[in-house]
Amino acid sequence: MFEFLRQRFTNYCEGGISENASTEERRRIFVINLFALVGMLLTLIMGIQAWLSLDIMLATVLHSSTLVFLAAHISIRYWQNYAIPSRLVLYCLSALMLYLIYSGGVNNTGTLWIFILPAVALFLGGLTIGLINVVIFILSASFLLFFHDGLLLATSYNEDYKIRLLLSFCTVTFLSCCYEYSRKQSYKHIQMLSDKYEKLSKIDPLTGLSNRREMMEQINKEYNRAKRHHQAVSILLCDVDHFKQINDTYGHETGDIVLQQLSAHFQTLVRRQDSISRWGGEEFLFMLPETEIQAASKAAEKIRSHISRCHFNIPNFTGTVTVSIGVTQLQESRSITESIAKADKCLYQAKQGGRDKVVSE
Ligand SMILES: Nc1nc2c(ncn2[C@@H]2O[C@H](COP(=O)(O)OP(=O)(O)OP(=O)(O)O)[C@@H](O)[C@H]2O)c(=O)[nH]1
Repeated sequence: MFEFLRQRFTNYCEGGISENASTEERRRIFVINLFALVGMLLTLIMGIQAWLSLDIMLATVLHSSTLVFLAAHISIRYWQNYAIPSRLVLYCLSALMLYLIYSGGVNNTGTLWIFILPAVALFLGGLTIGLINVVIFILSASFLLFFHDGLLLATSYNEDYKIRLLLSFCTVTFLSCCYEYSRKQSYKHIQMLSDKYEKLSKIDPLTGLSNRREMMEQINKEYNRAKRHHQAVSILLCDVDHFKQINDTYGHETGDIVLQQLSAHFQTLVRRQDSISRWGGEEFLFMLPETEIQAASKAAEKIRSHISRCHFNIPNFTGTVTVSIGVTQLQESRSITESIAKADKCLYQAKQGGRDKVVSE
């Protein structure tokens, strides 16, 4: 039951968050929504109480705040704008707290509420902006409390109380800053790790090329873009010939170095806009944007002939390496996977035809 309510409440507070929002933005929007809702409810209830005890001024101030909190909440949910609502919530709360200091609130206990301000300000504005807001509040509150011994106040506090109130408020502010600073550092660290692992998840560790999953994403993206601009995209599926022999004769480590050096050669043979991935063991997939099949076949031929003449700089490895390549162009009449299967068929024909060959669809 509790979990159900928590989930419903979280969904409601996240209602105004766009799908593209970053984690930090999501957190901020959630918190602003939450503060606006809580602020709205509290000021509504306290305002009704004030009306009942005929404190017209306090009731008006509290219900005006309810409206401001409501406006902030609506503006996040329906306009997905959180810069203005967060300021609205913060300035409204600061003004309300100053009013409570000025009037004393119910039975002169209104000042107890001011301690929520540092946490809210730092949550909403972050360390720098939040702290600036709190410092401005402290200066304004000190002015109200101490100007001509409280001449500006509608109530009275004794001197000790005023000093202790400000000192304890500064202590809470300091502790809230420490908390916000360590939260921000942890967030940065987690973000850095997440970026690092996201990058690693896209890369083949042996060759440093994109891996199969990343290449599939790139092809999907590029093909959707190309379709909009009526451009061609071709792919080359390239496989090292008799690679098993290299492993068996020179060892697996030498095989690994061959794959690394081949990858480095491939990178010098394509244009900047082309992408290369390690598709599987000794298989590489190239994506050539804005390239018709004829041009793609020429590019494949250039790669094949360059590799067959290549010198591999590996101790105890002598001999050459050849590659076979299947070429195809992506077409609207079939899926990307079907086009890749077509390239694989061409590659198979190249192998059957004696290897060190290019076969186009
Ligand atoms: N060194 C090394 N070898 C790998 C790696 N991945 C796959 N292989 C090897 O690549 C070899 C591929 O062998 P086959 O599929 O028989 O192909 P092939 O010997 O190249 O023969 P054809 O493709 O028919 O020309 C296997 O021995 C795999 O163990 C790798 O990361 N490093």
